[in-house]
Amino acid sequence: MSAGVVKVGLLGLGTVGGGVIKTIRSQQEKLSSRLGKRIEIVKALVRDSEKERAVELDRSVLTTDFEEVLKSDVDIVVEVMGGVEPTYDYVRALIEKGCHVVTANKELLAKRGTELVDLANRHQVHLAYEASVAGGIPILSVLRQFLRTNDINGVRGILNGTTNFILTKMETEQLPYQEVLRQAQELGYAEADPRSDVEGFDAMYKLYILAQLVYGESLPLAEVKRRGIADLTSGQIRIASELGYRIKLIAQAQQAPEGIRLSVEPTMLPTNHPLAQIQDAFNAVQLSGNIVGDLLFTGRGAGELPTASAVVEDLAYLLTQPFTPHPEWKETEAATGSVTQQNGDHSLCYLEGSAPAATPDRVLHFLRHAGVDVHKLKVQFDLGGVLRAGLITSGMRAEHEELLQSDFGLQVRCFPLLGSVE
Ligand SMILES: NC(=O)C1=CN([C@@H]2O[C@H](COP(=O)(O)OP(=O)(O)OC[C@H]3O[C@@H](n4cnc5c(N)ncnc54)[C@H](OP(=O)(O)O)[C@@H]3O)[C@@H](O)[C@H]2O)C=CC1
Ligand SMILES: N[C@@H](CC=O)C(=O)O
Repeated sequence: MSAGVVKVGLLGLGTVGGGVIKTIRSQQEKLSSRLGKRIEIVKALVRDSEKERAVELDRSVLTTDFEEVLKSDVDIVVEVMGGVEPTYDYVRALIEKGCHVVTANKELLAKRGTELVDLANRHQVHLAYEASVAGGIPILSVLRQFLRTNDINGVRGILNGTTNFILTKMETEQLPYQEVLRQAQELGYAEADPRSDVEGFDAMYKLYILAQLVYGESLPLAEVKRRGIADLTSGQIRIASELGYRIKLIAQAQQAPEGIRLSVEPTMLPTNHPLAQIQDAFNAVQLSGNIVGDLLFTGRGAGELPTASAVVEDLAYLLTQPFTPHPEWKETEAATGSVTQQNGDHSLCYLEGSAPAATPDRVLHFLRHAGVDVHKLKVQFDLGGVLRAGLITSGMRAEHEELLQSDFGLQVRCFPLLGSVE
C-alpha cells in the first residue's frame, strides 16, 4: 500500500458504484483522519466508457478491460457490477493477486460464496460483503461480531426493497404493479434484471447469506422454498387490508431438529405486526437470541446511498483491521418432513370466481364439512356478480383448494399467516 494513499479499484459504476464515489468524496476528510490515508479511485471497470455517468471521473480512470484493473496497483477492489459471470472470474483473479475485495453482490455470494470465502482465507485477504444483505442496515457485522454467543433460533425479515416498495404503493396508492416496478427501477432499487426481485431470487440470496452467518451453514439454493410477488393481484392486497392484514415478502430461516429450513414467500401479517410497519424500500431483520431476547433491525434496504454507506463502511473497517480468517461457509442437506407452518396452520385464503354455485353460504358449508375452520370472512361482490372473498382459515389443505376450484369454479390463493389471529 502506498504511503498516504489507499488505491481503490471499482468493478461497476452504476447506481451503487456512483454512490460509492459520492460517499468517498463527501466523507473524504473523515475517512482520511480515520485511516491516516486518502482514498483514491484509480480504476473503474464499466461496459460502456461513453455512457453518461451520475459522477464525474477522469476518463483515464474508466476502463472496459478487466486486465487493466488486475495489472494496476490497486490495494482493494469494490465489486458492484453484479451477476456471476464474468464477475466470479474477476473476483477470483483479484483475490489470487492478494487484493482485498468488498462486494455488494448477493447473487455471487449465494452461488459461489463457499469457494470465495475459502479462496480469500487461503490468500489471507479480506472478503467483505455488508452491502449484500439489507442495503444500509449493518446486520452482517452485528451477526459476525456481536451475536456470536447467543443461540439464535430463527431469523425472518423483509430483505428486498423493490418488492416492499411495490407492495406498499399497490396498497396505499392503488397503483398498478407495472407502474410501481418502473418507479423502483428509476429509483435505482431494482436489480438489472428485476425478475430477480419480483420472483424472490434476490431475497433468497440474502437469506442464504444470513443463514451462513447465523448457523454457519446454509441450504443449497435449490432447496430453498421460494415464491415471489409477480402474481399477486390488487384484489388480494385489498381484501387482506379489509381483514386487517398486509402482504409482505417474508424471508425466513428456521432451525428445526432435523436441520434448517429457508423460505421466501408472500405472507400475511396483521397490520400491527412490526414487520407490517416496514414500508417503501425499507428492509427489516427480526431475530431472537436466547440471551438478548428479541431484536429488530430496520433501515433503507436499497438505493444508491444506503448501499454505498454499507460498502464504504466495510472498506474503511477492513483497512483498520488485520486479516483474520473468515469462518468457513458450508452447505448442508435440506431437512426432511413437512415445513413448520408459520402460525399453527392458519392461512389467509383469497377466493375469486363468478360461477353460480360459488355463493358464500355454499362455500362455507363445503369448508365446514371438509373440517376447515373459518375464523374471519370478508365477502365482496362486484357488479358483474364476481365473488371475491378473503377467509382466515385453519386446516385448509391443497385438496380443499383443488375442490374449491373444480366444484365451485373459484380461483384460490392461500397465504401463510404470521402473528396472532384475532
Ligand atoms: N441497487 C441497489 O440498491 C443495490 C444493489 N446491490 C448490488 O450491487 C451490485 C450493483 O448494483 P447496481 O449498481 O444497482 O447495478 P447497475 O446495473 O446500476 O450497475 C452495474 C455496473 O456494472 C457495470 N457492468 C456490468 N456488467 C459488466 C461487465 N460484464 N463488464 C464491465 N462492467 C460491467 C455496468 O457498466 P455500464 O454502466 O457501462 O453499463 C454498470 O456500471 C449488484 O450486485 C446488486 O445486486 C446491492 C444492494 C443494493
Ligand atoms: N434489488 C435489491 C437491491 C438491494 O439489495 C432490492 O430491491 O432490495
